[in-house]
Amino acid sequence: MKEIFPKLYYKSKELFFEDVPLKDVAEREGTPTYVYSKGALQYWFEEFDSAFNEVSHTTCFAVKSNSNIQVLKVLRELGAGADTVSVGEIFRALTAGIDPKKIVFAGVGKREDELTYALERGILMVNVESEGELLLLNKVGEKLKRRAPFAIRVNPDVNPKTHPYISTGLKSAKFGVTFDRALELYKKAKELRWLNPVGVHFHIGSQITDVSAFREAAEKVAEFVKEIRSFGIEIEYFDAGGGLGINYHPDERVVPAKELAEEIVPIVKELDCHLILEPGRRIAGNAGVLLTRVLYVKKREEKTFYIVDAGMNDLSRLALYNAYHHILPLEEKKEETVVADVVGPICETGDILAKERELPVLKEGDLLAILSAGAYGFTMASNYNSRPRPPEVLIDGDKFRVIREREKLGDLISREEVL
Ligand SMILES: Cc1ncc(COP(=O)(O)O)c(C=O)c1O
Ligand SMILES: N[C@@H](CCCC[NH3+])C(=O)O
Repeated sequence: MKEIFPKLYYKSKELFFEDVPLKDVAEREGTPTYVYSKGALQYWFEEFDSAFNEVSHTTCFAVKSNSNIQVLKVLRELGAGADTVSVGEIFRALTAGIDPKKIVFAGVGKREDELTYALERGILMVNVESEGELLLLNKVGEKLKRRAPFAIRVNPDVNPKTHPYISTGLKSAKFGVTFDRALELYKKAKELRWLNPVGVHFHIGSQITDVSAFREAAEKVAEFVKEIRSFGIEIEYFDAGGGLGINYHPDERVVPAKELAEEIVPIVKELDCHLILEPGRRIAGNAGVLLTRVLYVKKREEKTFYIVDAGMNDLSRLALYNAYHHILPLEEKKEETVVADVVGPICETGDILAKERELPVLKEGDLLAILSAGAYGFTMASNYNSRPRPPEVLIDGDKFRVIREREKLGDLISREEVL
């Protein structure tokens, strides 16, 4: 047995997720298909959550990374809450049975109807990102005759050293407000009857593998909490956001969640706050793969193209961030390799799943797994080129089931005026 990631391994030359050969899934459900492993979700959730056991905390899974209801249910059963950024995500989290008191709601552009929905459902807190939003939240509270629990999202201005498109905690980013502004907002909120300050929030970015940035941010925010407490503003929840990175290559080091905990836990202990964490990618990323089939092998002079049936509409991270996703054949191949581009069927030159990658020699019909696709995979899939989105499958031990059906052609036009 050759382990690639927890629960993902080769046995007798076949790639397994838990006890299921992935070939069986591809043959029964077709390709492209997203496949998640319950065991891997549990593994990653527990690795993360248990690292913070020293303090009272809630791990609010970032629904944007994987919003499938059955995935959310698996995590709920382990005690997860939800970090949400839209009414749609709150709806999904509630549908999965997640306790509203474990739901936080972030986002720079919340509409009034979204704040109303959140407040009516009794979520834990709204993570407010601007003065305008704070005033609107007060208005919504007044309408509903409910004090709105909120945190201000502060922007601690630290560099998480990740991809610029997913750095959120720098002053230049649209997210949150500066400490000075946040102080003014908490003071202002004291005068507004329908607001209830319960927490402080920050989130510095995603796919972070240098945990020192978390400490830098947490220390700054802790100082800020002390400052606002001196004005009589009581803060119970210290929401440190998500962002812990994963290894996209099997040989890359996995940063243990414990290392993150070592940076944050002492700070939270001193403040005597309840810690909220919002990991997404860390829990779902390596708990999912995207299965695809080689449609054609095209050779042009020196270049080999493997044309597969998954494209940038199914997995957009590669085109968006030039991201690396490891690709493995479902049936282990001989040693012989070739340098090839793996490309999808979309009419865009950027529809590349792997660029100049050393891969085994493949033939038409071969099945592949694109790894680390459990987070920001299906949730960012689209119908571009009028392609129905792939199904989602959940493996549990030696069984698997479809937890979201493959879209049908009719789904593509079901909301349009036809004829
Ligand atoms: C506010 C907030 N919380 C949590 C997350 C989850 O991030 P990640 O999947 O990197 O843990 C994000 C996305 O970056 C976010 O914007
Ligand atoms: N979608 C991004 C992460 C964005 C994080 C959301 N705040 C990715 O795939 O890496």
